[in-house]
Amino acid sequence: MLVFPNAKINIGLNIVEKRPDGFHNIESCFYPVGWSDALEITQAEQFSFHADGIAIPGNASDNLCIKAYEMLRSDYHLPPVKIHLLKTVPIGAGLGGGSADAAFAIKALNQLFNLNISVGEQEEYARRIGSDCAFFIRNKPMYCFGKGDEFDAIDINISGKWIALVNPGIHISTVEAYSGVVAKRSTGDLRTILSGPITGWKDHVRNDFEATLFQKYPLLADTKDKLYDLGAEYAAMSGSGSTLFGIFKEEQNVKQHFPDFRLWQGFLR
Ligand SMILES: C[C@](O)(CO)[C@H](O)COP(=O)(O)OP(=O)(O)OC[C@H]1O[C@@H](n2ccc(N)nc2=O)[C@H](O)[C@@H]1O
Ligand SMILES: Nc1ncnc2c1ncn2[C@@H]1O[C@H](COP(=O)(O)OP(=O)(O)OP(=O)(O)O)[C@@H](O)[C@H]1O
Repeated sequence: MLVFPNAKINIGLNIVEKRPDGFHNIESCFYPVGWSDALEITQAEQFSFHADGIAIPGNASDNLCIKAYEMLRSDYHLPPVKIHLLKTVPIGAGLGGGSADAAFAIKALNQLFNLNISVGEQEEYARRIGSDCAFFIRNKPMYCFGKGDEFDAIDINISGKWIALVNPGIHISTVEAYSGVVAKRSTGDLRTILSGPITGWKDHVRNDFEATLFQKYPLLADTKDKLYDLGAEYAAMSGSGSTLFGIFKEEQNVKQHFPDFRLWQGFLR
């Protein structure tokens, strides 16, 4: 079975409170975008994992796809599988790439072996892997709260817009990013703001990671400014960075300004 784990962006990210378990409660709109890895899982004589494309730091045996397989295998009789991952979504980039791979592995294994795991249960498994992971089970624009793994519907419509993603090539670990922020209660309701016109977002929809990370990596602030200069109706950093995104009314010629970018219209299911 071949699946294409896609990235997400965070449109707004309020870090509202530090939790007793060391994590943070956040409020964010998670939005799927079309930059994707490719993940193939097939039944095999013996288990194997192979990754191509962008190098993934750490041991191959710690890959989140393997974690997803082992987790399901502890509850279900799964045969050995061959897993092949083609990695193209940047790592440490605020795009949730590793989480998407794990969530899509859960969905693929469920389908491949007719495990009949409900969507809610798949989300439960995904939560055990990471805070971002559960979102990719439904993979639809959502208002996310708690650790980022609890969901509510959101009324957001940017389906006719163009989303440009710019990855400046800086690797930012999620732990590093959270360690630099001081949580604070949000002043307005993100859902209400995002349901309004995009022209009202610039001054009210913030990403709380930006202040510290923009100071540490000025290139990130410059890139965001450039997206606005190019005519973005809204621009921000996604998640814990380092990817910036701009939402444009019309397709822009961002290519000549940024060496590495992706551009989509709307979101891909
Ligand atoms: C920044 C975001 O990408 C926004 O969507 C996510 O909050 C990060 O989610 P993630 O990469 O799945 O993170 P996890 O693997 O669950 O956690 C990695 C580390 O990030 C910190 N962490 C993560 C999520 C959260 N709500 N609060 C945190 O403080 C914790 O130090 C944790 O040990
Ligand atoms: N399939 C995978 N893809 C990417 N990283 C993986 C994968 N499996 C395990 N990892 C580990 O996760 C680490 C990346 O985690 P991190 O949360 O910083 O980045 P990410 O998964 O790309 O998500 P984000 O976009 O939220 O930063 C890597 O350094 C790597 O060791």
